[in-house]
Amino acid sequence: LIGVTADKDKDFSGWYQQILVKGEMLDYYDVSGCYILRPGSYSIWEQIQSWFDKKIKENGVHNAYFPMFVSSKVLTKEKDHIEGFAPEVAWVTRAGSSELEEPIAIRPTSETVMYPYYSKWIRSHRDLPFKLNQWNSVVRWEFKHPQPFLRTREFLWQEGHTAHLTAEEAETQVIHILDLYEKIFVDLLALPVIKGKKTEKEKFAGGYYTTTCEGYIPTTGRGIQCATSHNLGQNFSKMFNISVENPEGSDKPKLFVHQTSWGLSTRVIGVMVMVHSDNKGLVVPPRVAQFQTVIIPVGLTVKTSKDIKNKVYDTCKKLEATLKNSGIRVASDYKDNYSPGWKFSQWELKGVPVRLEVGPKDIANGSALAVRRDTGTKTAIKLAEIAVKLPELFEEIHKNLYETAKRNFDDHRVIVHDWKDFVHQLNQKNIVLAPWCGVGECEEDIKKASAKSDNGEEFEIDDKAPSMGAKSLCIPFDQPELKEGTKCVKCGKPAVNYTILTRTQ
Ligand SMILES: O=C1CCCN[C@@H]1CCCn1cnc2ccccc2c1=O
Repeated sequence: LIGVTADKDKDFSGWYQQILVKGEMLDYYDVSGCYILRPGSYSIWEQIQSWFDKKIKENGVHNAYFPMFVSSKVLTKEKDHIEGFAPEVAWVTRAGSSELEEPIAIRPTSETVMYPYYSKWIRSHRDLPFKLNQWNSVVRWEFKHPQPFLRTREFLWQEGHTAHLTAEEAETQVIHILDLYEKIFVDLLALPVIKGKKTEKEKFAGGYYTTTCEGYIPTTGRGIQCATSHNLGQNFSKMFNISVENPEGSDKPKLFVHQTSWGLSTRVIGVMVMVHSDNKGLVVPPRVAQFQTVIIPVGLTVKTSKDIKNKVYDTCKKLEATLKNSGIRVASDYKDNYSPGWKFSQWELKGVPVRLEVGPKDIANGSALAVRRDTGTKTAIKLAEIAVKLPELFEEIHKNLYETAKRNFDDHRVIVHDWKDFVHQLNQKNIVLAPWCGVGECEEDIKKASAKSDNGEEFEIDDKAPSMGAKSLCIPFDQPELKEGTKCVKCGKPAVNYTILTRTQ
């Protein structure tokens, strides 16, 4: 494994691929758009899973597992729900050498799989609220350029689906989950996100409204959707007849339940890598890193006496045991066929938050030299205190990663009122907060009119190239004050709110 040869700012996609493969998070697979998640990334998914699973169980959600296959009849039950997505659906048409009577779809999401059973199982209002979640994978046969973690034909995610007696309860559920998502980003992945509501055009067409956590990729200046929590209203319950008798009396009309559905996928690992990693390789936030620290013996040469060498290895092994016993995820690298310098670069490539160097001098001082992956700063830590000092260092690193990303995000979010500034700001890697009329066609015009460089050259908007037209990312919950008479940035009609407009990753 050699170092990273691509530069993050000059060759972003080459850099991204290299650090994922050389950092041993992922490998390429012979089916296009599919990737292998190696322990370095799968362990991060496990950290996210265990944190989120505990939280949703506290919220009364139960995990279940439904089949990955959906019959054509069931999948296409509701025309308008599926029409926009149909091109992405993968179908099984043959088994062995015999054609199937009916093609069977592989789930792209599980509403149509689950809701016929919600209708069957939910009979009385006493069965409510009804909350299930699946940890599974889904398949969407996208034709846009695949990107590891961000756009893959199969991905791991969780999909939660709840049913409630009242609209208020559904509303509360949507926001509760969105707040948990925000905590995954801020507290686990050290990623700042903006919470908001999707526009009518960008929302999940089958739902009532969609709320979202949106992130920012500084290198490209693009926004990226990181997680969604939908209020489905009663659209699906009317479609699938998920109803209960009226608690006020059987003479009253039956009530269709109010539903929510919410999902977060392994895409978040890609966002974390893109935001925090650098030209030396991966930088993994300590709370999710597969290994939070790695112990590397140093200062041993051919001239080092046997007993000094043994003393160094013994100290390392004791240190390893001490750290493991205090719940720290620790690796060690005692290979005798690589120099310390070589090991340093390999473990920096893998993004381990803190390297601990232990050599004859350190032992003499009863300390180890801690080297931070995020800033490179070195601190000697007394071995006697290391089980306490190291977690404090992890917290400092998490805070630094988060604050750096937050500053970057905040510094690249600008408010624009005049269209003439709009495209220029997009081309400055900024995402734009602009007053907007709320009219769908206007959103279309913005997309077309913003696919330009500063000197007016048109970017062709085709499905292959990343979309150069700006679209609305979300209407942020945290709105600037909308002054009386403010006009839409594009069409000049009265603005109804500020929306975030950006090109998307
Ligand atoms: O986001 C979520 C969160 C988790 C549960 N599902 C919702 C909505 C999924 C929307 N969607 C997204 N891609 C699709 C692709 C093919 C068929 C159907 C769909 C589809 O319904």
